[in-house]
Amino acid sequence: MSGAAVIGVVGAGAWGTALAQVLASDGSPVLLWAREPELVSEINATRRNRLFLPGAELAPGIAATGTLADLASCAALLVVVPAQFLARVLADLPAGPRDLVLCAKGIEAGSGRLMAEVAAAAVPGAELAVLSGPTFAHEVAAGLPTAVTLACGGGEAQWQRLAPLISRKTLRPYYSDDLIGAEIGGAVKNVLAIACGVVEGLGLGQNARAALIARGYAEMLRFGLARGARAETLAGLCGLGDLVLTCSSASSRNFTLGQALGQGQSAAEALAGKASVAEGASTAPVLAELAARDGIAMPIATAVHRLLAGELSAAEAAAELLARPLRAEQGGSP
Ligand SMILES: NC(=O)C1=CN([C@@H]2O[C@H](COP(=O)(O)OP(=O)(O)OC[C@H]3O[C@@H](n4cnc5c(N)ncnc54)[C@H](OP(=O)(O)O)[C@@H]3O)[C@@H](O)[C@H]2O)C=CC1
Ligand SMILES: O=C(CO)COP(=O)(O)O
Repeated sequence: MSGAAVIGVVGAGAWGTALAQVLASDGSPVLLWAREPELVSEINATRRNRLFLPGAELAPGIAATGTLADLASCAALLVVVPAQFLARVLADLPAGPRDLVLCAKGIEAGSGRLMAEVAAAAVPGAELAVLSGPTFAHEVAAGLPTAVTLACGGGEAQWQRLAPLISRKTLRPYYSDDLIGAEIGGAVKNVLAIACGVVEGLGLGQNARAALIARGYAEMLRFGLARGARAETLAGLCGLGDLVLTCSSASSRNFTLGQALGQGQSAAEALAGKASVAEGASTAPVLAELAARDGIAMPIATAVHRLLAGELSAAEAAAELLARPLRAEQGGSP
């Protein structure tokens, strides 16, 4: 590796490794933190991450470390650990003023916090940004063109710092200052992708899937607007863009989880032995709880939660959604 890394990536799952790969694609040094010492050794010795990103030969500029303190001199950290582990990992970050770019897509179980709320509490004083959009890790790592929303809590000044650090020939960020919208798009679409997988697993057809995407988007919009997100953010890459991607591809772990549920497996069976994360499974219960608490109609997300909890079968969930009272598409009467 040449030079000290300005960019650090926290979390060496599929997405953290793919981000490190694209950021190192122009020769930039990137420091990648992995929790498991074996993975640190594997990346440094073989230029591979066989468990999480098989098939990619990692760029020479990537150096792995198992020590969070090594990231102290990085001006920007992309934080890519799954949502439920974020608070714990951030608590061990070395102190120092820097940009934290949050890349996980989920809501913290128990607290109901979005990732920026978790980070603001764990690392007071950090400038927070959210990177989210339609981004299958293996495609990004392979250098296929990808566009993301980069929502900057620090506004345009932060964007001016981060855009040159993060954009590459094949990775194109678009500016937003709507952190909440960027977070809610990514978190909610994972739950809806499970629902679309169920439709696939049950063999309900493509009309049903398109209906689910459109009605799911209405749920995302209702939830987002109630929490202060802007509608145009949710119509963009981090909302509708990612919803369409993950609801129509078996490359999505959330979609394939739903497919297995639709084919009759229980959540425990479908998730057993998986090293990779399907964030929608952890987000569905807390999302359903928040929606119920705040009186936001989210029948699809709630059905996913009840299906995961074993309260109803996939066929019963589909039947319940179809039997809901007829109503106006956009709210209001009838
Ligand atoms: N994969 C993708 O295409 C994309 C993923 N994302 C999001 O990125 C986030 C990370 O997903 P992804 O990279 O795919 O993860 P993976 O499914 O590839 O890997 C799981 C990750 O979780 C880590 N992990 C497991 N247990 C713990 C723990 N107790 N503490 C800290 N880390 C732990 C694993 O590390 P260890 O080996 O140490 O257990 C590993 O890095 C998710 O929020 C996901 O929604 C966003 C865009 C695209
Ligand atoms: O977020 C993703 C693509 O944008 C990845 O989706 P899955 O986590 O469902 O694989």
